[in-house]
Amino acid sequence: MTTIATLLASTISSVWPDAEGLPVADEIRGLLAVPPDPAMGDYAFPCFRLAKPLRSAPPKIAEALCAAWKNEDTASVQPVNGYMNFFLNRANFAAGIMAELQEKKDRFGSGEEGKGKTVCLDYSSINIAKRFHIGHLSSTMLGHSLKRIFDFLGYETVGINHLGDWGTQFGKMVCAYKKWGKKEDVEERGIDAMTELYVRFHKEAETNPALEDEGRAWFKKIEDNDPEAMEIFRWFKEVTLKDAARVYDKLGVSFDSYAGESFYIDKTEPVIQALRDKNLLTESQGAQVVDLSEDNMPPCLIIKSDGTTIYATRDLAAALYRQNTYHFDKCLYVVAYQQDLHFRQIFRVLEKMDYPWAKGCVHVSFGMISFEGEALSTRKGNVVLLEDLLDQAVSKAREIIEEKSPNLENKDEVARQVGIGAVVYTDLSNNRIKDIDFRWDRALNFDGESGPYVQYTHARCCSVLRKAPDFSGVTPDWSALTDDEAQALLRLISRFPDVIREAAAKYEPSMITRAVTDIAQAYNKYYYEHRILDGEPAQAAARVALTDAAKTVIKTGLYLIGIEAPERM
Ligand SMILES: NC(=[NH2+])NCCC[C@H](N)C(=O)O
Repeated sequence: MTTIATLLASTISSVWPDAEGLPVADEIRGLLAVPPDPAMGDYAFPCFRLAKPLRSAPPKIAEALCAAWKNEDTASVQPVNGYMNFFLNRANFAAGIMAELQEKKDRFGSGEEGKGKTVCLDYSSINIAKRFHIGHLSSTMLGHSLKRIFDFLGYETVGINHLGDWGTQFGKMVCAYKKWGKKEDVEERGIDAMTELYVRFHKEAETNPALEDEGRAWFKKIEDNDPEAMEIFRWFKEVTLKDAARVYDKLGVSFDSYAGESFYIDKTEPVIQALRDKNLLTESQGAQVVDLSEDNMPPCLIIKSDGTTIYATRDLAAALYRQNTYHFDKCLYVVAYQQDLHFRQIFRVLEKMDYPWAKGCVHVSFGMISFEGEALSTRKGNVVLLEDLLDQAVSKAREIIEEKSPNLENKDEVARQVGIGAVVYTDLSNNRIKDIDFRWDRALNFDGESGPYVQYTHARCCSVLRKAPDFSGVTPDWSALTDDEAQALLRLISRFPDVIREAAAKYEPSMITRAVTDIAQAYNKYYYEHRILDGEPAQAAARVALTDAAKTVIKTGLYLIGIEAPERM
């Protein structure tokens, strides 16, 4: 498609060298369509876009372009009703893609366009003393996937877990621990014990209001770096992170930095000073705010009337720190859409501060996950804990594998890959802004659009390749790949590099999920219609090479969305 777009762009400019406002290759690539009826060609270019700049009728333009088209090695062309229809030279098309794949292998689709540019990704960003629940999954996996995608395109990436580790609630928790807590209990039950202390604090505070003051006093001690308070607080943090590490391990996710809110406490002063210097701070009921009424937003609170900073102040400090430390071109905040206003305010304040890099800050927002039709809310008590969900997925996958492949060697390992893959696939299968309803039967359906289905196709390719004889001395006959099924598969593979770039541009890993699913389906169709290993060696070699190509691209695609690809299932 890229080749056709480039050739067409040069054909257009050779026919009308002086015309202005004509589309360039990039736009042409977007305009090229796949006709619903294959008899109309493999691709069609609608000439309507050229009508205005050329002041001519589309059918005439199509005719002129077809007459000027030279590259019959790539495709022959035909003008039909204002469309320029392309009929690929199928064998050449296959040869071209296969050559590229054999050269690039698992780097097929990668690029250098990000060289010298840095992308910071703020994702997962969990809160201390709270359990990892399923709602955190999207942030974690979207961020992890985007990081891999940008890495693949040559960017420098920095993964940041912006921990929620600051706030008066931690004073209350320390206070409750001092009153009622037991060291062994927290050590043993971790976050559950901390949560119970917190709940008890609030219960008792209802009848004993003085408790609130005590909680505040403990927070003040944390702020003042009091050794006892800090030791308990740090320990709570450690326990939480140890818990989270188990989940991150299961998901295969890691971070370059855990600098969270508390890291910025001593870095808010320069931001406040800068806001003051730029005359952006105004007083409102004793608090300091940045007025955003011109932007139709409520004011951004910077300093509360009691003199303390808030979440937003720390986010401003974090943005500055990240720019000064990493010199990012983009800073992505992978956070649920509920924080939409917060980020619009922060980004606007940074713009008002005249930081040119502010426009590189992006809120990558996403919808909610519900579970078997039920919304997840902490209050109703039906929080599905991510770790339980992952463990259940693995044991369910284990059962299915036991039934389907009783003789498989490393069943536990494969069950882990498949179970986790099923959950991750579900999370990254729709546009991120759409809400997700997680259903077991869908996530683990080996025949539907699912992680296991794509993984199974990968394992199928591997199995074909294991059975194939050694074709290393054989020159493949690419004319064996001119049938409709092979061509459909090749076309999807040829689009894969574009899909990765689109996914990066839109911060939308689901486009890659879609692409690997389509490729898996196309391969399976091919597999059922053709006998891959039979017949002439040169032809079999071509079909085996296509299988290898499908395997490679599926594996890369799965990797980019954070899913492993077992070789046997
Ligand atoms: N820089 C940021 N504000 N990142 C997102 C933090 C998310 C926050 N800890 C939460 O769980 O809601």
